[in-house]
Amino acid sequence: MEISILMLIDILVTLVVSYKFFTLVKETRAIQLLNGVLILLLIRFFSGILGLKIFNSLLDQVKTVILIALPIVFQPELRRALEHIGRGNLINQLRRRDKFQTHIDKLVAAIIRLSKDKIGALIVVKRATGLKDIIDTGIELDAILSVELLINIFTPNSPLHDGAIIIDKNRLVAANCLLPITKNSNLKQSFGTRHRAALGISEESDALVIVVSEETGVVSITYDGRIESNLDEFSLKERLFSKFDELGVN
Ligand SMILES: Nc1ncnc2c1ncn2[C@@H]1O[C@H](COP(=O)(O)OP(=O)(O)OP(=O)(O)O)[C@@H](O)[C@H]1O
Repeated sequence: MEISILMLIDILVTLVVSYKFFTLVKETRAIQLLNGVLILLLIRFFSGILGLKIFNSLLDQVKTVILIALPIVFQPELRRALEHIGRGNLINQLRRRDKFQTHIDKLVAAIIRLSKDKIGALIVVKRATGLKDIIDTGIELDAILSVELLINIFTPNSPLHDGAIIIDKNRLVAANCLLPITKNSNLKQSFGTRHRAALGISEESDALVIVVSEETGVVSITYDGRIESNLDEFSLKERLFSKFDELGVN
C-alpha cells in the first residue's frame, strides 16, 4: 500500500483534532459518557462480526437514542468547547491571560497572607456552573476583588467572616454563604466542617474552592470532589491558572 503525503496529513490532522477533543473533555463529566459510548461501539463491532442480528438492532436503537440525547445533556460542555475553538486567536488569548493573571495574583496574595496569619478562609471561585442558590444563602456584595477586602472579610469577628465567599472573575459576589457538606466518609479526621463544605460544593458544581485552615494555616484546594492540601504560592497559582485556562475565563 502506498502512503501518500495526503494520507500522512490526513492521519496527522485526525490525531491533532482527537487530542484537542480529548483535552477539552478529559476533566468534564463528558469523559465518562465518552468511555461508555466507546465501549458500546466496541461491543457493536464484535457483535457485528459474530452476526448477532437481534442484539445488533438493539444496540443500534440505543446508539440512536444516545446520539439524540448527547447535545441535550451536554449543552453547556458543547457551548464551552465551541467558545474555546472560537477563542483560538493568539492575540486574544494573550490578552485574556494577562487580565486573568491579575485576578489570580490578587487572590493568591490574599490567600498567602491569610495562611501566614492563620486566618481561616473558604473561597469559592465560580466557573461555568451557576451558584445562585448558594449566593442566596449569604449576603450579596458585588465588589471589585482586592487583597485588602479579602483579608478584611475573613478577619475574625468581622461581621462577614463566617461561611464562604463567592468570587466570579474579578468580583466578590457574596459572603457569609452556606455550602453543602460532603457525604464522603473517607476523609481524614482532621478535616472539619470548613474542608467538608469545600468538598461538598466541588462535588455539586465545577467551582474551585480554596480553603485556609484556621488551625494550621495550610492551604487546600478542592475541585471535582477532590482535595489537594499543603499548596504553596507557586502550586496554588499553577492550579488556578490551569483550571481557568481550560475554561477560558476572561
Ligand atoms: N456548610 C458550611 N458552609 C460554609 N462555611 C462553613 C460551613 N461549615 C463550616 N463553615 C465554616 O467553617 C468554620 C468551622 O471550621 P472547622 O474548624 O469546623 O473546620 P476545619 O475544616 O477543621 O477548618 P480549620 O482547619 O480552619 O479549623 C465555620 O466557622 C464556618 O466559617
